[in-house]
Amino acid sequence: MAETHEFQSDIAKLLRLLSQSLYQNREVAVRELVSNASDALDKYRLLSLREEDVPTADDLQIVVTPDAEAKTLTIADNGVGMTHDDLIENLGTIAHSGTEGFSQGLEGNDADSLIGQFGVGFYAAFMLAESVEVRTRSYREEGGWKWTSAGTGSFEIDQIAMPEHGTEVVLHLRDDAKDFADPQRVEYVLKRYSSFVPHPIRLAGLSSDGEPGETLHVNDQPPIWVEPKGSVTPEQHRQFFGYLSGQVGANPLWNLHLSLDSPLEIKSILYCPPMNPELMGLGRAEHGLHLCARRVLVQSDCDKLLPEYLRFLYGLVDSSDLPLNVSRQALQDDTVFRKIRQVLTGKVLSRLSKLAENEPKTYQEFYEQFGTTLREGVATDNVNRDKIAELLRFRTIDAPDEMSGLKAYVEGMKEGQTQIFHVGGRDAEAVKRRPTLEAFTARGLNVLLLTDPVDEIVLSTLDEYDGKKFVSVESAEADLPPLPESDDEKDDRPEPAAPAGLEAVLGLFREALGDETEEIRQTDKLTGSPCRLVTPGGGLSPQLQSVLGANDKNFKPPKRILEVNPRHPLVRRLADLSVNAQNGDFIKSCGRQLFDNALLMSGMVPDPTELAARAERFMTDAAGAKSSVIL
Ligand SMILES: Nc1ncnc2c1ncn2[C@@H]1O[C@H](COP(=O)(O)OP(=O)(O)OP(=O)(O)O)[C@@H](O)[C@H]1O
Repeated sequence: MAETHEFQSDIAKLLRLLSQSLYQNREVAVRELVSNASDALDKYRLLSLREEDVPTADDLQIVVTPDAEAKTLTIADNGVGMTHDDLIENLGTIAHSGTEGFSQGLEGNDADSLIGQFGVGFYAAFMLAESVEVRTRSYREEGGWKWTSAGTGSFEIDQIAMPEHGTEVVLHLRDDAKDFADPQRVEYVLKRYSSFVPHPIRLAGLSSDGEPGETLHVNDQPPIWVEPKGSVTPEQHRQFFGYLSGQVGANPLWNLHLSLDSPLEIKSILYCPPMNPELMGLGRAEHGLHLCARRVLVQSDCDKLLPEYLRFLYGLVDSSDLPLNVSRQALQDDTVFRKIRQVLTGKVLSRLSKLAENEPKTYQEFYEQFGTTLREGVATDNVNRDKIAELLRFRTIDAPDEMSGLKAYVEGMKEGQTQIFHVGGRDAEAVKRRPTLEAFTARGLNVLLLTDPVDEIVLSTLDEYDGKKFVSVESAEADLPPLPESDDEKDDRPEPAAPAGLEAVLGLFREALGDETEEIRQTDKLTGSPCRLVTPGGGLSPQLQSVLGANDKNFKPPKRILEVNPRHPLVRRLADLSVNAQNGDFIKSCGRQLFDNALLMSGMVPDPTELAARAERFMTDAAGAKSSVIL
């Protein structure tokens, strides 16, 4: 005789809401039922291991049977099953019931947010079914039970014969959910949500070549992330990487296989692909990680599990601490989720630092591909900024073909050097010829060669490393140690120009250049060049200025300081000539030309018409001063 039971009042409300859920949410019903079946198998496996009188079962599996004729979808397992009382307890009440949020969700009459916020579990079946039949036999009993409900206020329980322990959930599909009786549709849903379920899922009704009528093993991907690290072969990694990334056959550059028990239980494998599609102009990497809770996929392409600057990684994260069925938004707000993200980020950065230390060649390869993405983290991740700084790599003017880290730079710093110097440019040889570099090369100081203007922004965000400030060689703030004493060249250096003459020259330069410079002054930092341009403290370097200028037509480069070398033969000669007022215009022209030369050498473009006309005048004068007489 069938017994009738009333649902707890909240469940009746919940069922009404679920039946109104949006079409695209319905797939989660299959996921929930498969996940319950998988849990029941897990429980059985554990019991058979622990209790002598529970026979071992080596054929634990989930069988999903869509039946278009009968308009049903059945999810069956040979797990623990349920007794009569289990049925009343488990499928008649609800764990969240009575909690404030749950009641509010029910009152709000919004099925989607409810599905999002709470694990709707078994009751999700009513998103697809007009009535549900659960046939079950507990591993502890001989007979079985049938639970049926049309999703209204009550359910019925009746005794039945079941040959084996386990549960079959039969969904009598609603008219608008008939597609769930189509094996192809169900296969898609199972592959999408349940490929990582740790028990075999067989789909009755489709063969491996898509022919109807046979049984297909749907989740053929072994859960290698739960295996001990050492037992996963490179080939398995390759396959798993191919599965996750779609880059079938490619080898990941490196992987990170994690198994943590604290502060959270996390099992994870992450892969770095061999190439960065963003460098090939293929747009931003939009994929994310697969997130599983107890091997059940909670969310694929979860792009919030790692910070943006690690967006290139593929992988899967499995944690038993996560709530299984919550919406994207609710999940991301979950404290466990945030903790996972934090732990994962830290582990990835440590993995990279080990890679840099132990496999420098692979690290270099990695950095060439993903360095540009990684360095975004300096600006966006305050917490890990110092760790990311350690991972940055730069070319230097001493070793332009190698990439070295800031640590190595600091270790190679000269005595008395207090700052880390950098210069923008691609070609180390051309950069070294710039007048601004003279003072640095004369002192044997190494300089970071920033090949990309963004690097300068990265360094200015960091501001300092190991207590040493980053300073552009073009900056007036550059603090240079004294020239090496033993340098013979010091004694050979020519005398500076007479102070009075030099002042006159600087005065004429100031007149000529008007307000185009911030200041014009002498310097003793130059050796071979007559002058150089430096940026006042904290100013933008010329490289960065040209980038900004290219992007913004209204950008006005800030004024710079023209520093003049009083020992240079030209400057000394001009100082001598300055006593005669008639030479004033010539000296001013020289000032303009020197300024334009300095601009050119620092990558800026002065007015070409004026520059060419002036150079022609100089040549005409110089040619006029020459004699055609052959002596
Ligand atoms: N296939 C099954 N075999 C055995 N027991 C089951 C099965 N499906 C459901 N149950 C029992 O019913 C209970 C309620 O299931 P339901 O899916 O509503 O919630 P849950 O699985 O406990 O939570 P959640 O789905 O949020 O993780 C389960 O805890 C389990 O005891």
